[in-house]
Amino acid sequence: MMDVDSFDDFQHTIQEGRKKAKEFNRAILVSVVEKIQNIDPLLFLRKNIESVAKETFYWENSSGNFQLAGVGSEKIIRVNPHPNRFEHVQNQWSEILDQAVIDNPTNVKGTGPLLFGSFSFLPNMKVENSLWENFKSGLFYLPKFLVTKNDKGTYLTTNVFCFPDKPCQITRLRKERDQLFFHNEEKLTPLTFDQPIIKNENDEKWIENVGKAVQLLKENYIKKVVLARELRLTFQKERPFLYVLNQLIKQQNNNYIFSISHNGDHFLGATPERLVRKEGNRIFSACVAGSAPTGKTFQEKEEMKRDLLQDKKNLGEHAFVVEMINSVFQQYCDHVKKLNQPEIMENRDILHLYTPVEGVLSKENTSIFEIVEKLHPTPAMGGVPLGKAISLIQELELFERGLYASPIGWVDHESNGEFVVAIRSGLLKGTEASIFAGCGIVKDSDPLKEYEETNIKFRPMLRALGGIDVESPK
Ligand SMILES: C=C(O[C@H]1C=CC=C(C(=O)O)[C@@H]1O)C(=O)O
Repeated sequence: MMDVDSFDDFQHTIQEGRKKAKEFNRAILVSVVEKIQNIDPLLFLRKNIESVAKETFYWENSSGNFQLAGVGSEKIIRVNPHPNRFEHVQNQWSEILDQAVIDNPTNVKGTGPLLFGSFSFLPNMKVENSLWENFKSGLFYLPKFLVTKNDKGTYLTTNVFCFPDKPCQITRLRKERDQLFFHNEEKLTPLTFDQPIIKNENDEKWIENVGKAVQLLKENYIKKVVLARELRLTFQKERPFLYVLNQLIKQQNNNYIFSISHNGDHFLGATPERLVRKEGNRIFSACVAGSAPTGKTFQEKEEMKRDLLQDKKNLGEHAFVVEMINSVFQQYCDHVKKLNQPEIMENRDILHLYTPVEGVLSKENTSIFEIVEKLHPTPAMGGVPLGKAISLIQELELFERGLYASPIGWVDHESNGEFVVAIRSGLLKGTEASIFAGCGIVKDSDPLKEYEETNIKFRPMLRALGGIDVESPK
């Protein structure tokens, strides 16, 4: 419960917001941050998803030492379906922050006003009667309540708008805030489920289409294209999304875990691929492309790693990504640091070629959205040249990408933030789930092998949904 002193501070900050709202005759954001007892952000979501709001998000970085959990939306920014969508979100964010009253004694990144959300893969999506009718071209939340957890502690941010002509319901807000933490010691109960029915009737057509792409690659029409598949799962009983999210957290170490929920649909995943992290004037990206299965024994694994590091086809696929990300960094940074040779990134089901890139921004106030715009989609998601690759994706893929392979992430009020690429992901919609996986096609690609590679890339979501290696309830 909030003590009397901190409540007085809270009240005082909100009154300041109200005064400003009257003075400027517009809505003013008030954001209050407090350090709280350590709690599990996932339990925080679970407790409040019913009582506060179904609008939630979750984020965990790949080291597992930074989490965000948001409930409720004080503001939703809908991404517009136009090419200027990145700038549009940035402008709305700047407008929200303009004159905001921020009481943040912690100075911890990822606390205070923060926007979390996703752009769709392409701006111009078909949304009517589509899988993505709820998310449309993407959306961003300014949460009402945000829990931020790092190595040093746990923090709660409360965001509220004050209006010139309406009193702010401080007492109600206080009550809501105090109720957030009741029963937070509860554990997520393990559940038993039916095996999903998996629909994959498009597989042969997909393999045929990869063959068509290989033909075009051989004719030098294009250098690389990334083609993806959807797998549709049906359950007898709806899979609770927090259970699936918890499975991903437990099963996918070294990956970013993300989820965003809207109107009862949940988009979530465990991705190895950072698009960009911004901390002050430094930016970091990761080129992740080129894959091989992991071996079963230690020796097998070592052999697979050695082979992948020398495999010409995979090195070629990877090089396109490095070239593109490096050129964006050269454009925005004074100093760029990157390895000359890729390393191996090892995940539970798959190995990747991996080249980290970092740089110091020439202009510190560069918006993270501008960098996201320049980087998305990298040749790990689109292809080379991009225009032709996008046309081929639209022609040869058998589903609408929506938020799959799109930039998803957060930005705080000091312009720190991080976006990843939403792969190894799925959309939960009632008793159905759609999961997605793609792979880079180059002229030496074998369609059947690429098909096998997508099957491996489905495994993280499939396992979390109980489609393979179902964990016995503990
Ligand atoms: C498009 C996906 O993976 C990309 C990321 C890493 C490696 C890739 C590859 O080796 O083909 C893909 O470019 C996916 O997992 O859905």
